[in-house]
Amino acid sequence: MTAIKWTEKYRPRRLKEVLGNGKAVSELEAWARSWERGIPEKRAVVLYGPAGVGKTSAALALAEEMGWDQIEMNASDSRTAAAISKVAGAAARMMTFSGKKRLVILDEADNLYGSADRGGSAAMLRLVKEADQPVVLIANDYYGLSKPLREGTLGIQFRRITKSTVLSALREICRAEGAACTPELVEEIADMANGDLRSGINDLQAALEGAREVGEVATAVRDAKASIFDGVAKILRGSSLGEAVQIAWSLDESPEDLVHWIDENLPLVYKPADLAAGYERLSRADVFLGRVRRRQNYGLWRYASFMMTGGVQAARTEKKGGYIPFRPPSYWRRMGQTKGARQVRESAAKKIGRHCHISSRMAKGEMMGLFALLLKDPDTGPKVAALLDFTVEEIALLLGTKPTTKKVSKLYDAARELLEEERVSEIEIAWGGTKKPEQTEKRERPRRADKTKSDAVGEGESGAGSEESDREDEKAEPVEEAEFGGPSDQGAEPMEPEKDDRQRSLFDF
Ligand SMILES: Nc1ncnc2c1ncn2[C@@H]1O[C@H](COP(=O)(O)OP(=O)(O)OP(=O)(O)O)[C@@H](O)[C@H]1O
Repeated sequence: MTAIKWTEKYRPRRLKEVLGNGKAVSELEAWARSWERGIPEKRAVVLYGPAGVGKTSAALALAEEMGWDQIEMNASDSRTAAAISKVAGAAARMMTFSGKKRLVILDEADNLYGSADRGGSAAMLRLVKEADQPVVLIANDYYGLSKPLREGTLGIQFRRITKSTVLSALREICRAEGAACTPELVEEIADMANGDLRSGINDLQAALEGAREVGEVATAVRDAKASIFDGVAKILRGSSLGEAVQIAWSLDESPEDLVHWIDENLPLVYKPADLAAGYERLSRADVFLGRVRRRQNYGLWRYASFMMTGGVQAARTEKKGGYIPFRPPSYWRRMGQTKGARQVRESAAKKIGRHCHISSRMAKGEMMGLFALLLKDPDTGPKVAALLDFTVEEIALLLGTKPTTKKVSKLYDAARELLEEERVSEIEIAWGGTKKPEQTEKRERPRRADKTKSDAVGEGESGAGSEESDREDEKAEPVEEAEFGGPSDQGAEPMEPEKDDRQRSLFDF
C-alpha cells in the first residue's frame, strides 16, 4: 500500500503557512509585489539554502498567494540550453490566456555541470535578464551559480528550520493524523532531521506507518533509522545504476561509512562468481576514499560513491532471491560493544560541528577525515583532542582503532594534561597570581611544573610543589597567599607576563 506522502499532504499552501524563515518569506513577497508595479529591476530571485526547508513550497505558495499561474521545471532534468530557453523562455515571455502572470520556477538551478551545460547556463542567464514574467530559481548551493547569474538576480537565503519549529510541526502532524506519537519519538526524529523539515516529516511517516503495522510505537524510532538497510538492499539487489547512485546521495551516511555497509553485506547478496568483481569495485572506491583523506579533496567523493554503488551493482551478473538479513558493519558492532558507535560518531561530529560552526551532519560528512589527520599529528593531536574535549571512544573512532590501544590512551592522557595546564593557568590569570622560584627554574619542563601546581591548586595542598608538605592544615594560609599573589614569606616574585602562559595555551595551534 502506498500512502499519500505527508510531505505533500502537509505542504504549505499559503506563505503564512511556510514555517520559519520569516525574513526570507517577506523578502520574497515584497519582490512579488514589485511585479504589480511593472517589471522590477531584478526579474528573478534565487531561493537558496539547504534541502527540505521550504524553498519550493514558498515559491508555490507565492504563486497561489499572488493568483499567478506557475510552471515548474527541474534544471537538472532538462539540462540543455534548448530545453531551458524553449520551455522557460517561452513561458516566461508569454502571458497566459487568462492574462494572469506566470511564475517560472526552475528547481536545482545549481545543478548544471560541465561544458555540455554551458549553453544551459547562458540560457538561464538570458532568462533571468529578459523574462517578462517572474522567475524563481531554487538552489542549494548559492555559489554553484555563476557570478553573472548571482549578480543578475535577487538572492534570498533560506536557513535550516530550528529544532523547536520542527518539533511543533511534527507534533501538529501527529495530532492531525490521530497518531500516538510518544514525545521521545518526536524528539528523536526532530533531532535526526537537523533542520530539514522534509526529512523530519518523512521519518515520522515511515516511523508511524511501521509502528502501525507492528502495532507498537516503541519500535518507531528504530524504523525511522532503518532506511540505511533499505538503501543497502537497493544498491546490492537493485538493477538500476542510476537509482543505486542516487540512493547513496539520499542516505544520511558519508561514503566513508557506506563503504563499510557495502563491504559487510556484499557477500550476503553476491554469488561466488560475482564476489571478486564486486570487491574489486569496492576496493577502487576505497582507493578514492584514501585519496580524499590524504588530499582533503572531497571532489573525489563522488567517484568513490559511484564505484561503491553503481560500480558494485554492475559487477553482479546473477540475482539472489529470498530473504537476506542485512546487517550493520562488524567494525561498528565491535565499537558498539563499548558504546554505541553511532552515538560516538554523533557526539564527535557534534563537537567538531560546534567548533567549526557547521552542522554536525556536515562535520560527519566532510570534517572527520581532517580531524583524524590532526589527531594523528604528534604536535596538533593532543591540542585538538583537548580543545574539542574528545573522549577515548571518539579518539579511537577518529584514529580508526580500538579505544584500548596505547596510541589512544597516550593521546587522551596528553590532552587531559594540556587541559589541566590550561585550567591552572586560567585560575592564575584570574587571580593575578605569582610564580614561585621553583616554577621559574622548571621552565624547560613546563608541563611537570604546572602539573605539580595543578595538584596543589586542585587539591588544596601546601605550596611550592614540595612533595613533603602534604598536610593541608599545616600551611593552608601562607600557601594560599603564595599561590594567588598575596604577600608571601617565600620571596615569591611577580608572575612573568601572563601572556606567556596564554601563548603556550592549547588554543594557539
Ligand atoms: N518551512 C516549511 N514550512 C512548512 N513545511 C515545510 C517547510 N519546509 C519543508 N516543509 C515540508 O517539506 C516538504 C518539502 O519542502 P520543500 O520542497 O519546499 O523544500 P526545499 O527547501 O525546496 O527542498 P529542496 O532544496 O530539496 O528542493 C514540503 O512539502 C513540506 O511538507
